[in-house]
Amino acid sequence: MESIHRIILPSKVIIGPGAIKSIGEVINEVAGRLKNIGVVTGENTYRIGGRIVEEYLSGHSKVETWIAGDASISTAEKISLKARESNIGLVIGVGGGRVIDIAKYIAFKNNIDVVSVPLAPSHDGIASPFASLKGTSRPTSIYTRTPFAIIADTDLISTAPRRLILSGVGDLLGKLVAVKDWRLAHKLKGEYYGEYAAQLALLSAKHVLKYHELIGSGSREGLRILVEALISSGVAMCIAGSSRPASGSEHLFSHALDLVAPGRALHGEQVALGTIIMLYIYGDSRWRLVRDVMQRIGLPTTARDLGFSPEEVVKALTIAHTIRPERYTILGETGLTQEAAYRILRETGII
Ligand SMILES: NC(=O)C1=CN([C@@H]2O[C@H](COP(=O)(O)OP(=O)(O)OC[C@H]3O[C@@H](n4cnc5c(N)ncnc54)[C@H](OP(=O)(O)O)[C@@H]3O)[C@@H](O)[C@H]2O)C=CC1
Ligand SMILES: O=C(CO)COP(=O)(O)O
Ligand SMILES: [Zn+2]
Repeated sequence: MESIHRIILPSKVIIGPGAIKSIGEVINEVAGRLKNIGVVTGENTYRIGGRIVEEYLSGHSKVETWIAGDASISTAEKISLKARESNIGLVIGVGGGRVIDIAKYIAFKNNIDVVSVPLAPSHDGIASPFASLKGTSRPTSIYTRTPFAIIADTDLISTAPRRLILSGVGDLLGKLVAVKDWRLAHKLKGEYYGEYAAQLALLSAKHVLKYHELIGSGSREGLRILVEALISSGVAMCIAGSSRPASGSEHLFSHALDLVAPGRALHGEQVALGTIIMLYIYGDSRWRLVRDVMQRIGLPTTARDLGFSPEEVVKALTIAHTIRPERYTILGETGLTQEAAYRILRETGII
């Protein structure tokens, strides 16, 4: 069903080597009146970028830094409360997807702006207005705040381990399935479907398929292509007003793996595995192409390579449809039987 929503896009995207130096300029634009700034970062990413941001801001405002250890709603709530107590007027997320999601949530809860400073090209939450947070039982995707600005310093991002770069490719490959699921839900359930947002998300997947060698080579040109595609996929979510163009059954499978065996593999790695599975279920022959590309660049294509047992992936596949029942996908309302899951995983070479 069509509904009214506001499309709020990032106002400014500063991308390239040394982009971090623009942080002062961006902060002034958000509001020269600002007093207190909150920086959300991670244990590793503090050393890589959080500290640099602190230094750039030190003469500017009062800065408070928080380390987000996980992507749970309770962590996000705790930091939100601290931000309120400290009268924070702007929050900056400096790190991977988890940290940026927490920053977006804090901005939403405190009705303030958020600036996204990605340090890894591992996810398409860089520009999206959503925060994927872990609840008590199931993960939720919460509409929070579109980052006012994105500062993507390719010098900093290029220091990310290769695994995080490949993970970004994996997250984008998932759009091949997400868009199919979205169309299916439109046809079968009358759900709103936006062709433009769908095409934009698809473009990011096609783009990484086309440029996988360049990205896989670890070149700066490849990195730039990947970061731009990740930002663009986030814009598709802004336009759609939901994560639909970017998240379908392949993401449900990844979320299910997070429940069955938390912390074992990266988000984009799991999504890529889910993409092979769901394309196969659709009878879409591109499952082989996706698997080949993954193998060529070094993205794991088996459960074992990602550290999962066959039982764990089977379990995840059979519960995936229960993760977000309101989001109709190829898995349907009843999901897969254990026998079907085993068969599919064997036929795709995943187990
Ligand atoms: N809201 C949205 O639209 C979207 C949200 N997501 C969410 O994003 C998360 C996945 O993001 P992802 O980045 O893969 O995972 P994380 O943010 O968990 O980062 C993974 C690890 O990489 C480390 N790291 C990040 N950057 C660097 C770097 N430059 N050098 C060294 N280490 C680094 C992190 O360190 P540290 O400990 O410092 O954090 C962390 O240990 C998931 O929670 C997923 O649900 C994904 C896609 C879209
Ligand atoms: O990871 C995402 C898009 O890549 C966001 O997805 P969810 O809405 O499933 O949390
Ligand atoms: Zn994702």
